[in-house]
Amino acid sequence: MIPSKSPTSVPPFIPAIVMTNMTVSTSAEQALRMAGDDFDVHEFYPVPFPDDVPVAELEKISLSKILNGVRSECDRLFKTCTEIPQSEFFGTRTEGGALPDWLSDHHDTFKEAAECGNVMARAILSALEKPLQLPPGSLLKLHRLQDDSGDFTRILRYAGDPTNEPTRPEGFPPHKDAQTVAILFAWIGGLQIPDPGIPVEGFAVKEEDWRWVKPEPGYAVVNLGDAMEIYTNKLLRSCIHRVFKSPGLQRPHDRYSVLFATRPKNDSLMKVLESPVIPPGDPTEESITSLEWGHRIIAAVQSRARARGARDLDNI
Ligand SMILES: O=C(O)CCC(=O)C(=O)O
Ligand SMILES: [Fe+2]
Repeated sequence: MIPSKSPTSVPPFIPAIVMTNMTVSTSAEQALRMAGDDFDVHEFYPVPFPDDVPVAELEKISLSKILNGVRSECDRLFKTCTEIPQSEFFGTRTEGGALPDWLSDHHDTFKEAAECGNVMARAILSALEKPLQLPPGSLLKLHRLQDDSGDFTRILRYAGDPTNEPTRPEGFPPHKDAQTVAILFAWIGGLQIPDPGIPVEGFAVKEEDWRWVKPEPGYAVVNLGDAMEIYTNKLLRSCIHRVFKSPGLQRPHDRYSVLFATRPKNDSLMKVLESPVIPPGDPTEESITSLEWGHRIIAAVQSRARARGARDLDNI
């Protein structure tokens, strides 16, 4: 949610704001470089990621190969989504939907960034249609840029901690993404996922089971969200992650991340898709629209936040 006033001085180099000229052939790496047009990319890497913390080994998938329809890469994407348990690595104007005054000069840039996010998300969804044995376009038609949906671009700033003392909260609590796909750019550490080998029940993960995700130049992290779990009746899983203060020497530095979130169009039904490889859904179960689904999730997040003692529910 965008606050109505700038909460802090906004640095001139927030990456999503300078993502111009992106084309369909753009890879995540080029996107990052483009984001660097107006500043030295190395500003994002003030201190190296420490080499003495437990990191998760993530599968690296080439977005440009997926955009070019390279079959082996699409198959690898599917394999990765299915084989790593409990982990995810991967309109119409509305009232109050406009950018706040302090950001309105950047309207076109935000719009372009949202288009880029949609191109990247659709490339991933399109690559998954075939191995899921869905009729071509099944996922794509639910995620068109022109349709009303809960898609958003989120820019997060996590304040650095110069004291090096454990603080509360340490970051963003464990959660799963209420989206179809979330594409995350970050430049210093903070994101954590449970050890891929550990079975996870609900949101309970033991402290020693969290693994860091090391940001790497040219890569975005792609999270499959809860909508994919619904569509595929859990054949593809969304998984829990959290954000902690940055590790090691990175801790004093502010951390920025940019998230492109893609959700199904508002009036589509959240139900298991029919395919020979997807376990059939329960026909007696009531399907709700994507819009209603989004509302229920926000209500649940707010009640969890209240239970944690949060009072400003616009900024959780
Ligand atoms: O900032 C990050 O690295 C992750 C943020 C996140 O998980 C989210 O916004 O859902
Ligand atoms: Fe998330």
